[in-house]
Amino acid sequence: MRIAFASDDENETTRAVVEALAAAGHEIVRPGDAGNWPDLGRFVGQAVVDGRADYGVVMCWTGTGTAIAANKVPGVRAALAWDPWIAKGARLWNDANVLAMSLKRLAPDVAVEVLQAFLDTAEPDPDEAANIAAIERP
Ligand SMILES: O=C(CO)[C@H](O)[C@H](O)COP(=O)(O)O
Repeated sequence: MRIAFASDDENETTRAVVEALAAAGHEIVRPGDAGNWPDLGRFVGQAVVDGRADYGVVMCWTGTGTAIAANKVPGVRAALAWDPWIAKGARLWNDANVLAMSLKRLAPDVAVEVLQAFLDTAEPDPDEAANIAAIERP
């Protein structure tokens, strides 16, 4: 798959996520220039909505700022996740199309497990279709 990825800082955790994406054979879509977390979140959200990426992954110290910025792009459903169950639920019950993670609070192996749970959950629960559609209402 094509995965848009941006992080406003780099450490062992962000490197582990990028390495896991590459090792799984995903094409990684990255912003050309480094930017602040609002621009990076927006970049990833826009890449998903434009169809340049199938899913997005955003990281910042908390994960919250890039998630909020990505969610400002109409059509983005960015979810902050800190364990695999939350990430799987975000796909199943929210049809999240952007995963947000804290680069400060997740150990590298945990971040990779969260990423894999997110990407391995292909289809949302059909029972949630009405709720997911309702998110788009202004
Ligand atoms: O977690 C974040 C936003 O939610 C940022 O990573 C954190 O605030 C640091 O940003 P900056 O370097 O621009 O001060």
